[in-house]
Amino acid sequence: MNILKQLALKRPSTAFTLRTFTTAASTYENILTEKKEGGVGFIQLNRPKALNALCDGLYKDLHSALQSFDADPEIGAIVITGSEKAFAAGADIKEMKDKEYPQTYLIDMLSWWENVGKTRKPIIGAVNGYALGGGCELAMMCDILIAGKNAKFGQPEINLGTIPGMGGSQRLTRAIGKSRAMEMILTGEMMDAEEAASRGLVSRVHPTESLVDEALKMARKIAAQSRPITIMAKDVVNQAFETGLQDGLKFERRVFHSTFATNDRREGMAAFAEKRKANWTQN
Ligand SMILES: CCCCCCC/C=C/C(=O)SCCNC(=O)CCNC(=O)[C@H](O)C(C)(C)COP(=O)(O)OP(=O)(O)OC[C@H]1O[C@@H](n2cnc3c(N)ncnc32)[C@H](O)[C@@H]1OP(=O)(O)O
Repeated sequence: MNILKQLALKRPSTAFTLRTFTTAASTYENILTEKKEGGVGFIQLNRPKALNALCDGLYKDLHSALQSFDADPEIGAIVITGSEKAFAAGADIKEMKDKEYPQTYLIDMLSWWENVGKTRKPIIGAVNGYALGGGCELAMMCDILIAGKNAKFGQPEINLGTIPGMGGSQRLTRAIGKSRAMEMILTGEMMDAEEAASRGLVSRVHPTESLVDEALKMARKIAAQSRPITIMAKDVVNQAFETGLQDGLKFERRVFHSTFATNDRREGMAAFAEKRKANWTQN
C-alpha cells in the first residue's frame, strides 16, 4: 500500500470521527480553516472580541482541525495564525477564574494541549500582535515560528497570581535561555519581534501585512517534499529539543494547578475580569 495511505489510515479512530472537511472554509466556531493550494492546511484563530483567548471550545476546534489535516494525505504542512492584533492573548481568564485546585488536578487541566505538539505534520506558527501566556505557549508548540514586526511575546501569568501551565517555563527557557526566560516569567514583561528573532525564539520577522503570505510560501515549500521524510525530519529535530521535556511539563502543570489553591490566583483573575489592579494578600 502507498505509504501516504498507510499514514492516513494509521489513526482511523480519530480521522473518521471528525467533522466533514472540504476545501471550502469549515464551520468551526472559534477558528477558520481552509485547504490552501500546494498541500497547505490553514488555521486562523478567530475569537476577535477576546483577542483569540484560548477557551475550551477553541482548543476542541483546533485539535479537531489539526487531526483532520494530519490525517489528510493531500496536506503536507500546516499554518496556524491569529489576527493582526493578536495571535492569542492567553488562556481565557474569564473561563478559568472560578476554577478550584482539586478540579484542576482531577482533570489534569491543560494536559490536553500537549496534543497540539503531537501533530505529525510540520506546523508553522505565524504570529502577529500579542502572543501572551497560553498564546505564547501555543506558538512555541509550533515547529517553526515566524513573526510579524508588531509581534509581542510574553508570559504575564505572574500578574494574575499564577504561572505558565502549557509549557511556557520549559519551552521558553529552552528557546531563549534561563536568564531571559526567568526575567520574562518573573516580571511578566513582553518581548518584541526583533528581540525574539535575535534570541532564536522565532526564525524570521516579516512586515505584519505579508506575514501570512510568507508563512504559506514556506509551508508550500515544505509540503512539496516527501511526506514521510518530512515527518521523520521533524521527529528527529524534536527529539533533540524534547528529551527530558515531558517530566518538566508535568512538573510545571502540577505547580500551575496548585496556584488554584491560593487566594492570590483567585484575586489576580478576578481583578482582570473586573478591570482593576490586583490586591495581593500573599496567600
Ligand atoms: C484553556 C487554556 C488554559 C491555558 C492556561 C495555561 C496557563 C496560561 C495562563 C494564561 O494564559 S493567563 C492569560 C495571560 N494573558 C494575559 O494576562 C493577557 C490579558 N490581556 C491583556 O492584558 C490585554 O487584553 C492586552 C493583550 C494587553 C490587550 O489590551 P487592549 O487594551 O488592547 O485590549 P483589551 O480591551 O484588554 O481586550 C479586548 C477584549 O479581550 C478580552 N481579553 C483579552 N485577553 C483576554 C484573556 N486572556 N482572557 C479573556 N479575555 C481576554 C478583554 O477582556 C476585552 O474584553 P471586553 O472587556 O471588551 O469584554
